[in-house]
Amino acid sequence: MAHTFGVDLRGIIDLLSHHLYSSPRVYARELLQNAVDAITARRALQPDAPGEVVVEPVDPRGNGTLRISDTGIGLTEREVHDLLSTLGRTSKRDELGFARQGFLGQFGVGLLSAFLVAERVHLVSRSARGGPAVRWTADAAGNYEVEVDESARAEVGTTIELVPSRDAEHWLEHDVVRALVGEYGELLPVTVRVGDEVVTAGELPWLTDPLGYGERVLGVAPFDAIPVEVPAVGLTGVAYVLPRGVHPGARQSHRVYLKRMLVGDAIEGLLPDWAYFVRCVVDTSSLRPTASREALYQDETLLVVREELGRQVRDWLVRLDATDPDRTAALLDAHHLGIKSLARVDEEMLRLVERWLPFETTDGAQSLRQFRRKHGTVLYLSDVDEFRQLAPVAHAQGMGLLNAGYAYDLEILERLVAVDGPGAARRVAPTEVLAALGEPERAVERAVRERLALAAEVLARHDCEAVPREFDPASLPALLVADADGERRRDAEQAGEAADPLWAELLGSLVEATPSGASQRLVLNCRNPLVRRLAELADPALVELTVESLYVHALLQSRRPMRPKDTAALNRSFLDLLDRAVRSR
Ligand SMILES: Nc1ncnc2c1ncn2[C@@H]1O[C@H](COP(=O)(O)OP(=O)(O)OP(=O)(O)O)[C@@H](O)[C@H]1O
Repeated sequence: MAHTFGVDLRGIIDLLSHHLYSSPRVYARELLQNAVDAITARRALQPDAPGEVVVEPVDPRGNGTLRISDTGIGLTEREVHDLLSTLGRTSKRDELGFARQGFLGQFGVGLLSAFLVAERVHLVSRSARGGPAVRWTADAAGNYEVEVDESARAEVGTTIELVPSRDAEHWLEHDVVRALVGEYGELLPVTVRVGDEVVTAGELPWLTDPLGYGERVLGVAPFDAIPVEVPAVGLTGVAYVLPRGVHPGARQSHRVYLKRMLVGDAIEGLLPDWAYFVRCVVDTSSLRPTASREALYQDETLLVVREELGRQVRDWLVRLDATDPDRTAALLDAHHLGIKSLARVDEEMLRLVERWLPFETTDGAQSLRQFRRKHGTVLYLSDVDEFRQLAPVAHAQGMGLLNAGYAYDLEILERLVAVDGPGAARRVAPTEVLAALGEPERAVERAVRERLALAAEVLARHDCEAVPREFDPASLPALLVADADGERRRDAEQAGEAADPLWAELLGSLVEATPSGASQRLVLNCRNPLVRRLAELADPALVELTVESLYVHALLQSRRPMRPKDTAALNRSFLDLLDRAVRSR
């Protein structure tokens, strides 16, 4: 036996009106939209027909209702029964069910949003197609009445009156209504009034004063305004480049108008992720809204539009780079992450980054291009802490190093090598920097090694090998380099392959000289006075204490995290040194 679904009308109205939309405020948009669509439909019949929407918010001296009147096509009695009283029925789709061009509505549910704020809705209409005026009254429970009332309205058009539900009165008050109608309807192509005040702007404001409009909607003066368009979806608008202070993880929020009605000002997905520092304001005729009309449908078309808008922003960047170096540098300063992320896959962006983005180097902040000009190949370290520790030493040795420890740095340098060849950049292993350090005088080296032998237990406890070297700055007593055995060998081999033969040999000897496989290496600086004094110490206990203190100091300098045994060593060596200092007085 066949059955049909039972439908609880009240439940459906509640579901659509309260759960489809995110806020009662959208009632204003849906009613405005119906009024504008009705005017569009009438103009198709009567091109010279007037086009005006008048919104009369609740008047303190009136009967407490809000009225919206339009000069649109109106409804006949039959249409009232057919369209207003059947859920999902709409006049804005063709016979095949496709949304008809030129109309904002398409789902046949928008009118229900009136019940977000109203307990009762009265509609009075006279159709441009003739017939008597008709009155429709509906309540939130799904009851409605239709009556023909010739005297209800003389002119063609429709007036809707909302009787507020309890606790929703404020949604119908003047200031709220003025703000909502202004927000949603400011750009509509018909005149919209709230009381006596016209709220529609006429021209699209971003065409007349793009920067001024940008400042108004963004709350801050934009860095620049890029005109954008995608004719295939009737999209025009502006991409605003934000001045600074946007986080790369911040959600994109674009202001989107659909046939000049605001969809929302926090619409996502209109630009590729890398363009997080750009906000669009666009009007489109054929991107699809979701049923709540508060977001865009994430379909193929939107993907194509996103790519196209991304391309237009990128072209603007390339143009800026060619015409205004100072502004390009300022832009990179403000939004380097997005641009760096693009440079990984786009050669022109790579060149822009190469020319303008300052990197931290042993010669101070420099662009890759400046650095390449001076050093030929960009030698880089991939860890910020490692760079900070080794940079002063490398610099004093005359070696140029670049810090590639931040987001996307490695990929950018790898890309530079892919485009310009292996001579463009090379990752340097810390051992390679150490290999550039000088050998101490034999006598000093022997003396230091003897003391290190006395401290063998301490060094073993910290899984650390110590080697005497000589380097500047002399004020630095020791360097600690993480040096896991396998990694070290791999680094050294790699570096050896790429480095010049002299270095390769030095590297090889350095690796071979430390066969024990300790995971870190303490490089003592024999130019440092404290290390020189260590070489002269006779008391084995003091030697151990000094070596452990040097280890802890180097560990702190390396900014690596302290393990519990490191903290214990720090406490022990500090207290022992203090004790000795106090006792010696
Ligand atoms: N002010 C009006 N003047 C003339 N007809 C109207 C008016 N308001 C509503 N209608 C008629 O009622 C129908 C249903 O309106 P409703 O707002 O529920 O849906 P819609 O506008 O068709 O689609 P959507 O749900 O996408 O808004 C409309 O298709 C239209 O024919």
